[in-house]
Amino acid sequence: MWKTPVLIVNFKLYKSGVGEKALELARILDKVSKERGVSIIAAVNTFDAYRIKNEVKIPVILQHADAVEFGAHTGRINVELAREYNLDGLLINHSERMLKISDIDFLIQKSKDLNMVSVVCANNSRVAGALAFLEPDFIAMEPPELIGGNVSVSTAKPEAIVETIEAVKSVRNIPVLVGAGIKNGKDVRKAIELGAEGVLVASGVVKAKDPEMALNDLIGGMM
Ligand SMILES: O=C[C@H](O)COP(=O)(O)O
Repeated sequence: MWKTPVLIVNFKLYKSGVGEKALELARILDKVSKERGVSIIAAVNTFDAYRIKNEVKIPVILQHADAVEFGAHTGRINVELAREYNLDGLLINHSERMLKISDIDFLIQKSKDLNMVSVVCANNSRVAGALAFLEPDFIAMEPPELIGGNVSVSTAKPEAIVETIEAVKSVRNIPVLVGAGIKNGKDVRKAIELGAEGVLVASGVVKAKDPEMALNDLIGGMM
């Protein structure tokens, strides 16, 4: 399991987060993680995952996997295959790739069986509390309307962070991450002060002119 606080960078399908650019970005994450002694995790697309995993030391996770076993499934990817390629874990149920509850349960349990880390996303505190019963390794709460914007969850919805932590911890002691609109160290610090054990960030790093500078700024809020 990763040392908290953690910074997960979701490369999404941004042009600056795929192919050669993804590898370049993953190397920057790796360098900054080593220099600053902070847990940084790369959440990458399936095409790039294997190559990136072989080039960096930081954990590399998939942005999504399907709740299927090996077999007659076309255009799908399962947790076992991610394990065979030495990936470290999965994002599950991101707002941009929502799943039904039985699939979320399947993916969490399969990750446990294969010693992979599960990071399950929730769009609000109630869903986060409900998902805690499924015992993922991390729960990441992100209000969908703030994703990709310039106003962070820490600024716009501090109460949602507090409510999420209360809802999750009343069920089980699972670390809570928050995300959406987080762009700088101030946003991160506020989230951590409210009780979050890390953040999930995408555009603030992946679309930044200088991702290394952006990462260092974000990390400043974790110290
Ligand atoms: O997975 C990451 C989140 O959806 C946050 O995205 P964002 O940092 O661009 O708001």
